[in-house]
Amino acid sequence: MAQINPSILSADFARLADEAKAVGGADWLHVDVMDNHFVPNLTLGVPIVESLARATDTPLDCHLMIEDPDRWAPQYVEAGAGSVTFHVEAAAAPVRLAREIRAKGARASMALKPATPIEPYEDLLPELDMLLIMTVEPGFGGQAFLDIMLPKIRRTRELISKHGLELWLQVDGGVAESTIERCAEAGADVFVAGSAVYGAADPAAAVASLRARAEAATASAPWACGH
Ligand SMILES: O=C(CO)[C@@H](O)[C@H](O)COP(=O)(O)O
Ligand SMILES: [Fe+2]
Repeated sequence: MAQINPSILSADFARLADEAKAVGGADWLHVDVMDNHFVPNLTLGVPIVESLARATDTPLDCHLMIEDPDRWAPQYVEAGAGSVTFHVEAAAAPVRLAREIRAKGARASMALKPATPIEPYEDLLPELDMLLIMTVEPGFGGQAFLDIMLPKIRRTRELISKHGLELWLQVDGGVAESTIERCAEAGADVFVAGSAVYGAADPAAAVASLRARAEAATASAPWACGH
């Protein structure tokens, strides 16, 4: 089953509760936390996540683009996030951090920037509930999808199959009607979309349409046989 996670980075920050309701059919709401250090942009932090978690029934998928996630990620679980993603490039102790996120009751997820390979982290995969492959440089919404990430998505899907893991594979950045099928064919099953959802006249219809495209592409993908 393809999951569609609208990114509220492209929503109206003054109306976050309403913007969450506008995508009621979404699987998760993707919340981009940026600290102006790990990435050159600043968004929101723990208090807003806490308020948003109270304001919506849709679970929150927090993508932490911050330094020192070892210190901060557990606080996002306590704030009500159902899934917390840290960047491996920023984490001091990724295994310990993933275990702490899980122990606190959320799904643990690790993200790779475009230039970070998956291979060195093969042995970490069983510690995770989701792996996020960035398909743009993190920091901003509305960027063009990086096609050169498709082989990394394919290789990661092969590793997940090889180890028989129930790991979700998320893609984030430039995911839209024109790119989602290629991501699904390559092996992604969780799709973050910011501008393609909140830039649409009808965000809920955009979620449904992206889901239909992803599911059709997955159905004919070799990796998904018997999935
Ligand atoms: O993490 C990020 C950007 O760093 C994303 O979650 C963006 O918010 C995706 O926006 P679009 O590329 O879909 O417009
Ligand atoms: Fe994101």
